[in-house]
Amino acid sequence: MAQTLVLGLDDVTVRRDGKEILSHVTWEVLDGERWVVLGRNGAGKTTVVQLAAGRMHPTSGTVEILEETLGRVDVFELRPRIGLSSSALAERIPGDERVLDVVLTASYGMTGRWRETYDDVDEDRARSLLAVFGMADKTGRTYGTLSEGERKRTMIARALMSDPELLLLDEPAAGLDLGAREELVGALAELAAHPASPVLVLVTHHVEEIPPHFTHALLLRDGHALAAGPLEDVLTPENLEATYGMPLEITRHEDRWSARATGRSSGNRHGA
Ligand SMILES: Nc1ncnc2c1ncn2[C@@H]1O[C@H](COP(=O)(O)OP(=O)(O)OP(=O)(O)O)[C@@H](O)[C@H]1O
Repeated sequence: MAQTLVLGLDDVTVRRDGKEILSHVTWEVLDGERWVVLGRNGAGKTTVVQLAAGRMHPTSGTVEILEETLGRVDVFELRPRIGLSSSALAERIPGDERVLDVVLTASYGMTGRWRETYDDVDEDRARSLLAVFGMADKTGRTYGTLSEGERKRTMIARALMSDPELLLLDEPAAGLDLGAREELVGALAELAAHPASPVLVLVTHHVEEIPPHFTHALLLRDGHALAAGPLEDVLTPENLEATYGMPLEITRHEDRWSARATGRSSGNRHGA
């Protein structure tokens, strides 16, 4: 049976201040897939996520999300079908908001609890999502008192609250210590393994953060898609060297990846 296209970028270019921050990117994400997006600082990863979230329009080209075409769909109807967790959204959460409310308010696509009423069924869902991410005993705490790792896990529970068909996670492990990172990778692996989970797109800077059960990778460099496809085809030393501008070796141990410089200098890291 043919898989459904969940997200499609067709020859997408985004120009800002006269600069092409994405150049002719074509990328297809199908039902059931779990993608990582890799690329160095400024490569265009967040721009891709913003397009995929229906929060930015391309300068040219076509973006299809959940069988709707950006520009021809009411994005306010589309957005509840897409879960998004990013540092920009996290910064908008008031520090005095209760953790349970941070997740609950997502069903209304807003931050800050203000005079809405919620059904018990919503509250039960918010509590169980927080429990999945190890936050069951912190639902009454305020967001501002959480550690960075706890905030990240709360934000992913929030992104899942509307039962999205597509979940976009922009650098969820940034700033976490080793233990917190491993907890997050474990939680994302469980999510990725579950057949009922939404299609996942995870932006990261580190191949070590690719959770088990992720299936595909998109490599970006200077706004160009260098490679896209199954992890084992895409995560090659040649592709990583082209992406990061330095010679790298990559190893896979069971379901986890790691990369390091080989010591051979290509000299183009800062000159590209
Ligand atoms: N509104 C804008 N106006 C001008 N330039 C922009 C704008 N938004 C993004 N850019 C530039 O586009 C490029 C891509 O940005 P983007 O945030 O998508 O990269 P990224 O791969 O997510 O980077 P990082 O890993 O550092 O978060 C960067 O050079 C950035 O400065």
